[in-house]
Amino acid sequence: MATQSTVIAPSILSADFARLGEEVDNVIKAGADWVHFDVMDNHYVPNLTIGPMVCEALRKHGVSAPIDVHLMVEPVDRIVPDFAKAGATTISFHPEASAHVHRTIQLIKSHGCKAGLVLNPATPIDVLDWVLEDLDLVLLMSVNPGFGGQSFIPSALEKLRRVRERIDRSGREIRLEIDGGVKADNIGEIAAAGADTFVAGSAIFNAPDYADVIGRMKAAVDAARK
Ligand SMILES: O=C(CO)[C@@H](O)[C@H](O)COP(=O)(O)O
Repeated sequence: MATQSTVIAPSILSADFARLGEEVDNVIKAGADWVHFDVMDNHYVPNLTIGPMVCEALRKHGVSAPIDVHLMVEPVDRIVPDFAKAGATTISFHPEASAHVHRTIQLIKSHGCKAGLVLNPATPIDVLDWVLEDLDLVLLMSVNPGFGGQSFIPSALEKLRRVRERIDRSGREIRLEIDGGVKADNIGEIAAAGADTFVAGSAIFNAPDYADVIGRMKAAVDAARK
């Protein structure tokens, strides 16, 4: 089972973009560990969001928490240096969007960032063959990428168990992140299936009290990981 610390990473896709700096300050103050930064290009996914300039603006605003960039863009490589320069901590990408997955992982690391690979709900886990040990993070999507507020796809639990087993077998410190439909009332079973890093957008930003919902999420994860 995971030995990595628990990370709650609010997805700013569900934040009020007109007050983004303040929203990020508020979730960090409320106990969030990372900022999850969803980048969509209206090509790889049918939505359009934010780019490196916004990441840089958050750093200039004073955000010092790790920024977890999830690239839903194709192609991947040409935007990697811009995000590294803008202050990204981790950069994750989809294997379907890169012609050379191993090369993209090395590119991310050569720019001083941690590298993650993202698996869509229908992407088989054997895409991790030959690259798992190069990764800092595996992100399993529990919704199809593109939008916040969707329901958790239950088959992600079995996928988490299988990837957890592979990570544990590798003996490496690789984070196992889950993204999509994560709520205070299902995060316990998601943690029990092996996730240590939890992205939640609507469950946090639509709640009236960020500290309350993040606190309940952490308590449920702690109970499940005991
Ligand atoms: O990457 C994505 C969607 O593509 C996610 O990060 C969502 O933004 C998560 O939102 P919720 O399902 O938690 O509302």
